[in-house]
Amino acid sequence: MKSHKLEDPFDISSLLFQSNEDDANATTRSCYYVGPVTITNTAAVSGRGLIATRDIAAGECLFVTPATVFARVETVYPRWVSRNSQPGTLEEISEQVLIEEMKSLISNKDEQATVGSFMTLMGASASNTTSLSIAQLLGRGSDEATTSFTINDISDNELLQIIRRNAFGPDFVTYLSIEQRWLDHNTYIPRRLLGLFPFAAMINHSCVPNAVRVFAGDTMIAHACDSIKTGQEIVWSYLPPTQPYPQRHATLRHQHGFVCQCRRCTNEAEFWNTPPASLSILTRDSWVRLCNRTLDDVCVQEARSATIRILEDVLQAKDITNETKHFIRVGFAEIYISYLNYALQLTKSVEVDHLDHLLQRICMPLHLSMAACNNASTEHLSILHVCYDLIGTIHSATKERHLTVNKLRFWTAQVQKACMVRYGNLGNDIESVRKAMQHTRAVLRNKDGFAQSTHGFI
Ligand SMILES: C[S@@+](CC[C@H](N)C(=O)[O-])C[C@H]1O[C@@H](n2cnc3c(N)ncnc32)[C@H](O)[C@@H]1O
Repeated sequence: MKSHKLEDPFDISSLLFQSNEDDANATTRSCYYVGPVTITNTAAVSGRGLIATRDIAAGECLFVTPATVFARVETVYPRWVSRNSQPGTLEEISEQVLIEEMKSLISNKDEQATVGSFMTLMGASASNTTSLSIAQLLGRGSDEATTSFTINDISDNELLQIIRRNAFGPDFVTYLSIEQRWLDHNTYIPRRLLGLFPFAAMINHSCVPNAVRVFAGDTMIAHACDSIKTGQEIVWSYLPPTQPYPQRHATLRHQHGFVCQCRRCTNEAEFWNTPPASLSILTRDSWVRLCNRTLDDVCVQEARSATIRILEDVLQAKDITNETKHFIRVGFAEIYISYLNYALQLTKSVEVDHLDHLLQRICMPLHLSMAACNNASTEHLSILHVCYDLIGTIHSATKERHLTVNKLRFWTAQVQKACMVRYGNLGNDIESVRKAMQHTRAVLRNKDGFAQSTHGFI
């Protein structure tokens, strides 16, 4: 398929909001754009990386890239249904399908640019000096990559290593939750399961990212979520930022093979070396239970409330910088989100004053921490959705609307700001923000989240 270079990366609305899946995928798979970024071989601790070629403002588009190869839902689903004859989890079946797709491209003489991009990903390490061309990494998007590549005798296991280190799985949902929905005979169809984006695979990890990605079908769109200086490295998070330091540390070490030394981890390490005794109740099991967004249990909700109170007390008492407080609080965000979602479901029986208290005392610090640490991330948007619904409920329920209108304006502006960063210029006009909110509400929605969202203010 001939690729199509996007001249105006700002108009991504047609990529994001097309309703017909087939049309959307057909259009987006061939689009690409490379903004003010280039690849460096010299990132100090992490091998090759992407750097800014000029100063970049938050919200600028960094690149748009189609997946070079991906596991189609239509291919994976029937295999998952008949998995009794060929056992495997959804993740393993998706990996197997991707391996087959890669092998098919490798054997195709017309796919030399794609083969070149696989070769580049094979030797991903700090010492690797493979010379890189962006065109080559864009695979099908390349007009220049005419060199002939051969990969002889590459084993399935080597292809699997490329996938595990570089591929992008589903976003907003986990393989497990997709399987659960399919087991419940839910007709849910994820827009994507697993794909390789060799150009995006050059980006290293940080728990304080300066870039975010969104997907339009199998096309990835990346924006700066913070201002980035010329020569500074572009980094994003490989895992949900809303996990506490010990969990992030373990996942990065065991699943990605490195010890994270980003600013956030360095700052948090001291706190977590000797965590306050009052927080030590957080065993892994109780943690998972407190974060579970579908648990509508009064006792669990009280335990969440107590955890948040203890954490806020600890943060007030400890002699730590504001930045470190933001970092630590974001690590507890899953509990905050579950707590707020549950409170939102109870809005009919809960006093407006209490909701206002939640907005001031819980939502505001959490939002400020997310903005400082993982601005415009999925989780940040999730929190803003909840805040927006809370202020919507308060504004609708009060007789003195003149007193709440400024708060409504404030939270509307926060949603718009986050959308501008995540979706670029698209967030500039309110109609697109409305559409983006519909889009994110649909993808961020969980079984019980946002159940009360009946307000039409934005
Ligand atoms: C998707 S690749 C990123 C590009 C990679 N640096 C390369 O040269 O191909 C992921 C790998 O980069 C390295 N990496 C990424 N972020 C890192 C970090 N913060 N610290 C150390 N190594 C990192 C790890 O080896 C990881 O498995």
